[in-house]
Amino acid sequence: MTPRPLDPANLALAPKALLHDHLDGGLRPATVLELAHDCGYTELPADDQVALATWFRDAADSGSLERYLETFAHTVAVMQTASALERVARECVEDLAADGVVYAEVRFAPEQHLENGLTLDEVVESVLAGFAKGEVDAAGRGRPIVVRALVTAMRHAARSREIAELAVRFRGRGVVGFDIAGAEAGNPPTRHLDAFEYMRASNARFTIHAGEAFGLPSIHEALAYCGCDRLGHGVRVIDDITLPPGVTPASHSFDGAVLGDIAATVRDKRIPLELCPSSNVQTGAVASLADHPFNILARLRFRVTVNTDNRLMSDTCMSNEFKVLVDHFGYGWTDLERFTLNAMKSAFLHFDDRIRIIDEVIKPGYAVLIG
Ligand SMILES: O=c1[nH]cnc2c1ncn2[C@H]1C[C@H](O)[C@@H](CO)O1
Ligand SMILES: [Zn+2]
Repeated sequence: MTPRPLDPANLALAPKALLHDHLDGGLRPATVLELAHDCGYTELPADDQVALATWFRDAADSGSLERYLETFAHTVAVMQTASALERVARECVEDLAADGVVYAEVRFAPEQHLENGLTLDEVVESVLAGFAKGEVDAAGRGRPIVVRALVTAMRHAARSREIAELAVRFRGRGVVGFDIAGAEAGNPPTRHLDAFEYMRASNARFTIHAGEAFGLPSIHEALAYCGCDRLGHGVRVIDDITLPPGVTPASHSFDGAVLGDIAATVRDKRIPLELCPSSNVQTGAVASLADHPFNILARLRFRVTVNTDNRLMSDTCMSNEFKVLVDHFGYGWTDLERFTLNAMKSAFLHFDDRIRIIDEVIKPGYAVLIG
């Protein structure tokens, strides 16, 4: 048997698990335009789909997380009603399923969707209703997918404890965890310690955006003080690794690399890294895709996962993130399967549900591709 070619059609067929995707960063350009029209939002920077898609990608391609985040003003503005939220959530599931994603955790910040009078609970209910419809539609199209929500608090704001309580209130109804996002510099994870303590005391799971726009101190706080289950990005953990002489980011071996205490803890505890290659370049977390430490971390056996972050802003999808990694680092199907298993093992879904997807969907799917 020979392996199937690693071409776009087969990459789209490969079962994929996605842990880090923002609902307000994944709208279809056409939907942004229609929702803006419906709600009378007149600030969009372009008025046709192609120009709008280009604007988002170019504006996000800023080299700065703060400027990258400014682009969300336009998507959040058109996501202020129950019907808009439900539609965006449903389309998100459809788009992920069409791309071969079989499990996804999609995050959003309910506190950003209250401008027209929705309550926090109504925001979550609307999104969950959209996810449920999307799952039914996708199954009907022969692309079954399981989608769960992560509820995010904005790290510059002061509602994280309330949002953590919201996440726990909706546990078992489609929300599987909690996160903080937004500008990292100046807003360290320990500002939100009470929220994380509440999550831990509730036996609930959380990830923290850390080590993206700020380095090791942020990762250290997220792990040592907050006790996060996963790291959102965590890409700057590379700053705590001394590489042997003569290697490049695309080398096949990093034997002799020396890990500092933070990097060693991340690896020893199997803390999943939610790496988002394209987004990391846009925000300036890494200089270029060729310089991305994904391959170093993968070959040093960190628990790396592949993610989209914001499909609209990065003009990407899971298949494309896989392709980028294949092109730069020469991965084959068994590598892509390993990254997918890493993600599925790290999901906030219950253990038996994770095992079912691994055994019934992911392993058989890659067996066909590996040949
Ligand atoms: O990569 C990111 N880092 C920090 N914050 C982010 C990133 N991508 C999106 N966000 C913010 C902007 C969104 O409005 C918010 C909730 O999804 O999360
Ligand atoms: Zn993110």
